[in-house]
Amino acid sequence: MSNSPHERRRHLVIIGGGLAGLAAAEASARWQRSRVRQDLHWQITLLEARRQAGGRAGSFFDSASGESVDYCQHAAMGCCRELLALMQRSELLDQWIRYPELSFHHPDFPPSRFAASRWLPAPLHLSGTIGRLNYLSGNQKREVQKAMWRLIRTSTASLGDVTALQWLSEIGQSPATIANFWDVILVSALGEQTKLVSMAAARKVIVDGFAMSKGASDVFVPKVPLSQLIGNELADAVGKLGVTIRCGETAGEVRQLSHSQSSNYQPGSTSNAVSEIKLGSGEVIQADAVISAVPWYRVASLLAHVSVRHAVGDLEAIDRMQGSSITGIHCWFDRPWMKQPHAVMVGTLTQWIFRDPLQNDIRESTNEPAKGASSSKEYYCQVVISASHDVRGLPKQELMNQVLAEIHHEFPSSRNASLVRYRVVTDPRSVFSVRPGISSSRPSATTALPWLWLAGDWTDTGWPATMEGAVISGRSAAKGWMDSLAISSTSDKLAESEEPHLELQMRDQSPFTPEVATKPGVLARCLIKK
Ligand SMILES: Cc1cc2nc3c(=O)[nH]c(=O)nc-3n(C[C@H](O)[C@H](O)[C@H](O)COP(=O)(O)OP(=O)(O)OC[C@H]3O[C@@H](n4cnc5c(N)ncnc54)[C@H](O)[C@@H]3O)c2cc1C
Repeated sequence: MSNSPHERRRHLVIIGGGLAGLAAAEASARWQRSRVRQDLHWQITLLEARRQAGGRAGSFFDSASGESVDYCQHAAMGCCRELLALMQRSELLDQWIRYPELSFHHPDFPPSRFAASRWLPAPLHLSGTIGRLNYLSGNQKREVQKAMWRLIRTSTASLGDVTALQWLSEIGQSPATIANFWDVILVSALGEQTKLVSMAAARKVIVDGFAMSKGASDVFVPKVPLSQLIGNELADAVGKLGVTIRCGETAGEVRQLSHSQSSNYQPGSTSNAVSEIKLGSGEVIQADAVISAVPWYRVASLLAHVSVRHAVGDLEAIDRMQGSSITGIHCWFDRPWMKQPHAVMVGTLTQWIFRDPLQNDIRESTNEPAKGASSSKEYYCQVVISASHDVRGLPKQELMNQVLAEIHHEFPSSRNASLVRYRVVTDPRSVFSVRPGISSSRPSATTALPWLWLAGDWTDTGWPATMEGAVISGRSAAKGWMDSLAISSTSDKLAESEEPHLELQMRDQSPFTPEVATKPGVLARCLIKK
């Protein structure tokens, strides 16, 4: 299998430059660089159809301000370990701001602080968080406690066929508790309405997410636009590992070459390539291994060729996966009014408000523009509405008027600020809709072809559509490629030791202790404890 000087370099082609494709490229290149096998020097190419990598985690150019603005605010949580580890390995973790607390705002109550304890071990660190949500009545807090208790003792497998609304109603959660607590958490975390979303996915967020370890519920927000963080800086870091990133290259069909179709064919075992990919430009690329990292609604056309399509389970079922929309309302005001970096809104159309994370020049005591700020300066904030199916039908001005009225009610200081302009951005397929039974349509990274793997947030990662799910999927596909070369066991060890141990390096992260968490009611009781 050694490469003679005259032999063609073997070629891994990754199609799709979102987080899944970038994570696959990073892992493949890093494992290759560990040089367990001296003769392993594949060429790695990443093809991205758009002008910049990043996919859905991207930005648009706002010509009025001359700045890049994210299509929609992206936030991660402390439990997104693979994403944060990728950022750390790429020396980009300092481009995120970590917030250990949130504030919840209900129109009829003063704001409630949501912060896990910094001193108690997981899951006791969540002590008191629910108890401090002052807009929940005593009964509602007890209902939440009961549901938490049940959820911890219920296996994910037994929840796969039921919606969150069905399960919560069956166990006696009142409509008010569902609206005030469960909707708030689940809709923004899963991007789908409680009446549609799978309870198994909800359990993942609540139990694995919030309760997994100290710091798991902390929120991470990028300091810079996603086009800079992912499209430039992460892509550059991946490029420095030796990956060739070709943006503006749309892959057409992937097809298997006929000589490689014999049953005892080993990928990379001959100097002839296994497959070819025709690009939109007409160029044909030969590949010995391919990772598809395109969204679920592109995979059927990418893998439609007769030599390939049989290898990927039910392509039609993948194509039929439904999307769910998220709406970002980008607002520019003439003066700052929001002191806190973000707010979770309860009982309103507005679900989250994020201020420009670097706009820290607001004077504490007044609502005047900060010293030195020019009077023409605009102050940006973004309203996020997840699962925005209903909102999409509203005229934009009507939507903006309602959101502005909610902001004025909750933040009286905002009434002194004028809205200079706004822009509503909705992606109808922001995320796939995590409905009951969807897991049967989510394939693993492995396909029936020994040279083809799948990545993308929609593959079987166990996560809803998130940056974390995308990174996990990319790494699984890269691992499939590595395993196919029969080097996994040794290089895995090296790869692990190369990877920084996020838990040790991140403040206040102690590992989840399953024995404690699974003791009936322990988590539920600490969530409710005042
Ligand atoms: C509005 C919105 C808000 C979100 N908020 C959050 C959040 O707060 N937190 C969070 O964790 N997640 C959030 N997400 C989800 C997150 O963005 C996605 O889960 C993640 O970015 C998906 O990455 P991916 O690589 O799997 O897919 P994508 O990002 O879709 O990347 C796929 C790439 O493949 C490329 N491609 C497609 N076809 C071809 C082809 N034929 N040839 C070459 N390239 C091709 C596409 O151009 C794209 O760049 C949000 C998503 C949206 C849209």
